[in-house]
Amino acid sequence: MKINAIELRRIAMPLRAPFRTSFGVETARDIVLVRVVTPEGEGWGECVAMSEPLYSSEYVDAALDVLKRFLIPALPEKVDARAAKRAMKPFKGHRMAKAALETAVLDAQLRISGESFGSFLGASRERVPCGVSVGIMDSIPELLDAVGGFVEEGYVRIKLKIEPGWDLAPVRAVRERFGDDLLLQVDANAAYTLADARQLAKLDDFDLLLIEQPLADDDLVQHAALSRQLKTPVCLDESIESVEHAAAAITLGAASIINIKPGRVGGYLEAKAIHDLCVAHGVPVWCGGMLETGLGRAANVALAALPGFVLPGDTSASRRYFATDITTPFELADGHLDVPTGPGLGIDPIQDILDSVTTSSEWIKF
Ligand SMILES: O=C(O)CCC(=O)N[C@@H](C(=O)O)c1ccccc1
Repeated sequence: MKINAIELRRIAMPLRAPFRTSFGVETARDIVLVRVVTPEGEGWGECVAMSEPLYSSEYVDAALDVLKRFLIPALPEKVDARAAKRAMKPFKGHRMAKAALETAVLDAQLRISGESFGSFLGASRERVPCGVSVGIMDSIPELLDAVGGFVEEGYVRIKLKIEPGWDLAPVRAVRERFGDDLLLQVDANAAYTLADARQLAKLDDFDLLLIEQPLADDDLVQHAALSRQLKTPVCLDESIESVEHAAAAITLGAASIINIKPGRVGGYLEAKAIHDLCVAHGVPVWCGGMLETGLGRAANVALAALPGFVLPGDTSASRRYFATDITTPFELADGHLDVPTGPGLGIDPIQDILDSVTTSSEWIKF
């Protein structure tokens, strides 16, 4: 496939409500979209980096810079997703930027060949069960209202963000209000240390599906030590940036479940490789989220339909975060989202909505 031009479009998407995690509060998403234009069609990729390097070392301005100066110029004349991944490999890090470019190339090539993302990746289901991520709140009553609303909407799993001082009480309150059958897990975003092991072990009383990334974002060894002190399965997110990291985590016993986020690991090809490794080792995986628009959401829902994704992911409906999505909104039906079946992502940005949220656009001609 030959590329004619690439657009780097930056958009500002206000969130319906502030989203608080252990590392900060999001009120809007500042997103870079990559559009690859070829003679036979075009493709889209969404960069999941945040405005500031708080979730990981990546951030939007750096993603734009590395795409313009290094990643896009490295693409070969004739390109497909695998060739793009190979061409970007010499550059260290910047996995979210790489993922956005690789995905835009993949989307273009699949729209041209007529194959859906799900089919290309090996999806085995037509719809996926959806979990929802609930931020840290100012009070327990406010949390219970929010969880009640999501249970009402039909979400099949609740994930609570936790941090020191907001962990046992919110989990206990949700269990007491919604019972033991509710699928419930927690996400610490690296807010604890091994010294907190006894406090974290108190969560074992609440029959949680998992505790996600309790310790440092680049750690495997301490998570292995912590895993031996908890009954609740440890799941890793930030620590897993590649299939090699996933293999090391499994070997060390650092995680018994892995959250796969295509942006965090450099794209959907790497995400599929991690899925295949985990299936081979009997390690359950689920699809994480980064508050994506319908474009990134479409790709995530397709990924979440692969056989090894046996736990509900953070693949919520568009309305979880956005009053107006830049695509036809993903809407929950009986706690599930349908996997798009059209070529490529199977969904397109709605041009006037996209234009209304665009804060900058830059074209690179080939
Ligand atoms: O539903 C979603 O897309 C968000 C899921 C979620 O909680 N994402 C978390 C995370 O740490 O996994 C996050 C939030 C904000 C920024 C980065 C990551």
